[in-house]
Amino acid sequence: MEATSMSASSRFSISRGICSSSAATAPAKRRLDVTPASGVIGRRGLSQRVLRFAVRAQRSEAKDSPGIPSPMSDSIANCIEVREWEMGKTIDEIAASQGITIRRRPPTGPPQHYVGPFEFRLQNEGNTPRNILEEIIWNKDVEVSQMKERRSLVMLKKALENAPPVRDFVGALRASYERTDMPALIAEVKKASPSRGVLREDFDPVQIASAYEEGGAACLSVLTDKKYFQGSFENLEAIRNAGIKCPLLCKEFIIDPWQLYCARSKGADAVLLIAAVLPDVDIKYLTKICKILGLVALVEVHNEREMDRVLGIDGIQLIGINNRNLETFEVDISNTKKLLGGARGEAIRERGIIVVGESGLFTPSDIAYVQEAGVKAVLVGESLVKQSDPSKGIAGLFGKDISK
Ligand SMILES: O=C(O)c1ccccc1NCC(=O)[C@H](O)[C@H](O)COP(=O)(O)O
Repeated sequence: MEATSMSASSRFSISRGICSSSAATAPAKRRLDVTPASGVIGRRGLSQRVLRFAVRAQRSEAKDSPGIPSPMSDSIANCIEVREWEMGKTIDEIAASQGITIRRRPPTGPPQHYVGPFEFRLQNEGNTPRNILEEIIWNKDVEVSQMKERRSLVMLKKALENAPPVRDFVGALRASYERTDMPALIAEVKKASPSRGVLREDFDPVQIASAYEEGGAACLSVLTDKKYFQGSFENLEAIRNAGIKCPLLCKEFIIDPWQLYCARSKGADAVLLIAAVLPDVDIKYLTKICKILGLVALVEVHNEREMDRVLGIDGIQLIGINNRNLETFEVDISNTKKLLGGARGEAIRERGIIVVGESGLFTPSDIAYVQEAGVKAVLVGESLVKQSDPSKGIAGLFGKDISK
C-alpha cells in the first residue's frame, strides 16, 4: 500500500481488527474476546479515542466521497457504547493490570497552564502528576487536543499526499551493522531534556543532523516535543527537506493516532511508542496504523514486564531498551544486559527483532558493553549533541571512524 495515502477500506480493516463488526449483536462474553482489553473504555484512554477518531474519519470520508457507504461507523460506535457499559473500567485500571503506572490526565485537572517546578506543586493524589513522565503525558493530552483543533484529520490527509516518501529505517540499521560490525547509530537531535536541561545553546538542527550523517549515523532521531525538550515538528520537517538521507525517527510521546499522521506528514520514517505509557491494545492499534502509513515503530521498554508484553505482540521489528528510568531519571546501562538475558534474548534472536540500546552511552566501552549484550543499534543524544563537532563526536564514541 502507498505509504502516503490511506484508503477508506484500509481504515475499515483496522477497525475490524480492533472491534468486530458483529460486536453489537454477538453474545456479551464473545464480544469481550474479540475486542481488546482496554479497547474502548474508560476516561480519555487512547483506545477510546482511537475508535472515536475512526468513526469521525469515516464520517468525514463519507462526506468527502458521497455515495460510498460507510458500513463500519455504526458498529464502531456501538462497540464503544457496549464496551463502556460492559466493563465499567477506566483505561487507568486496564493499564495498571499490565503494570503501567502512568495514568491518563483526569478530566478535572490539573489546570492547563500551571507553572512552577514539579516538586513545588501542590500534591493532590487525583489531579497532580506523580512523576515527570506522567506530567509529560498529561501535558501531551492537552497539546494534542489543541493541535487537532488547529489541524483536522482531513487537513492532515491532504498533507500526506505531498509528504516525502518513506525511507527504510530498519534496512538502514541492518546495512550499517553489516558494514561496520558495530551497532548502527541512531543519533539524536536533542536540544534539551528534563533530566539535563539545555544541552546545547547554539542549536541548529539541520547543521547537527548533517554532521551526524557525515560522521556515519545510520538514522536520526528528532525530538519534536516543545515544552520539555525544546524540539519541534518544524525541526523534523527542516531536516527532511534539507536533503539529509538518513531515515528519521520522530521522537515524540505518542498517545493518539493523530500524531502518527502528523509525524508522517512532516517526513518521519519511524515513530517511538513507549510501553510504559501505552497498554498492549494501544501498541497493537498504533502499529497497525503505522503499517498503513509506512512508518516503522520503535517500541520502547524499560523493564522485564514491558519487554514480555512487547514480545507478546506480533510483528514488532524494533525494540528499544531505555537505560534511563523515565520516572526517576536514573541511568544504568546494565539494564540492556538484564533485559536481553536468557529466554528473552533467545526469543528476540529467533524472531530477528533488532534491539536498540538507548540512553546513557558515552564511551567506546559503553558501546562494546551493549553490543556484547546483544544490541544491533544504539540511540545516542547527549554525548554527541554536546560536542562542538558532532561528526567527530561519533568517532570518539565508537573509538573509530564509522563513516566509511
Ligand atoms: O532525556 C530525558 O531526560 C528524558 C526524560 C523523560 C522522558 C524521556 C527522556 N529522554 C528520552 C530519551 O530516551 C533520550 O533522549 C534518548 O534515549 C537519548 O538519551 P541520551 O543519549 O542519554 O541523551
